[in-house]
Amino acid sequence: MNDLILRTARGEKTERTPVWLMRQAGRILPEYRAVRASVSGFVELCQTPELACEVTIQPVDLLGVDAAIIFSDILVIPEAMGLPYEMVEKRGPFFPNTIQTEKDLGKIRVADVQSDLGYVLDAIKLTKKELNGRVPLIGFAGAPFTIFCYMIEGQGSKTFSNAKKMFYTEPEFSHKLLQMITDSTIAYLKAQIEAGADMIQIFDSWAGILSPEQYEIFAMPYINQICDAIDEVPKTVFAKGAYFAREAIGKANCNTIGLDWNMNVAESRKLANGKVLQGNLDPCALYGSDKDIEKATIKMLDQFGPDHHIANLGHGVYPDINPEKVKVFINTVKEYSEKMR
Ligand SMILES: Cc1c2[nH]c(c1CCC(=O)O)Cc1[nH]c(c(CCC(=O)O)c1C)Cc1[nH]c(c(CCC(=O)O)c1C)Cc1[nH]c(c(C)c1CCC(=O)O)C2
Repeated sequence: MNDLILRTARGEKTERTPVWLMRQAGRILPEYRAVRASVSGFVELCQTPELACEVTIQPVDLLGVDAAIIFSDILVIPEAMGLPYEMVEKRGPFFPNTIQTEKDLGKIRVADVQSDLGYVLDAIKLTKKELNGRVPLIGFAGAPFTIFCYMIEGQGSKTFSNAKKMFYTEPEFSHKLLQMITDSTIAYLKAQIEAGADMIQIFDSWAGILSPEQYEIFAMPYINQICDAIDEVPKTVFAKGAYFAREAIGKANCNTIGLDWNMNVAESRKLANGKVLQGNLDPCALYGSDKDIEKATIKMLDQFGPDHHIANLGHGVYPDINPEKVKVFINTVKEYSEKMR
């Protein structure tokens, strides 16, 4: 078994740097689009374990990454709590019902993972069987703050100001909802691990819109609850844009800190408390020539050094990136990081 990423996440020295890409399953591969076109929509694809398994494994076969990430979405948690969503072509997620007041909390529940999210657990079990030890499988969930954003706002937003507003106007209600999301997420991640996930990542995609003070009050305590509740496998916390939270995440009970491309590597090392770092090439670098991608990747690897690093982009790969460019990134990490040792 290629367990490079697990050994690196546990802090061990390895023969080369492991590499995978956030959002590697789906988006960029024509093979994904073919499977996607065979079903009525994104939600159906997520809920069909055989197909979710197939698109999870595609990037392992086609790109040569060192880990698979289960094909699903962070939005399955609000759905399991009682807010169904649709994925609108070219626009993104849309929730017909949202949470606006304390009274609305009566309409949702803490997710019953086995009955409401059994399809993800089945997809994980099937994928583990099909991977047959080739690479580890990453499970994931959204961080409570990012899920809160979608449950209040009901769709994507540049500012998520309706969600953020609640922290100023309804702090008690906000904490109640955040706690319900956290309880659902802990049960969900534990079930993913039981089903076979070898490591987990928490995506706080909208972390960067909060002030440092708000992050401390409304985001970090819930991330800490999740990290403290899970001890079975290595944990990564990726708080996009939250450069101010690196020190707090460095103190959290997790193994790896995800960095976006705005975060300075040397500075992050100082704040990381010895933890492993993941990242952080600008996803736009993959629009460049092969030569330029190689150069940028080598520069990134030199900044991180040979140990305590999981190579990745600084956010998810963009949908219109040519898979051949992704391979240049992956192959450069594999070849150069071996020479660095
Ligand atoms: C914020 C967020 C979401 N989903 C996710 C995040 C956190 C990561 C990040 O910040 O990018 C996480 C996610 N979503 C998806 C995965 C699968 C595994 C992977 O490849 O990493 C993962 C890990 C599949 C998906 N999730 C989605 C698609 C594309 C929809 C389709 O194929 O129809 C895929 C493959 C849709 C989605 N899902 C979401 C949005 C805003 C959208 C629409 C725009 C987009 O494509 O990103 C919510």
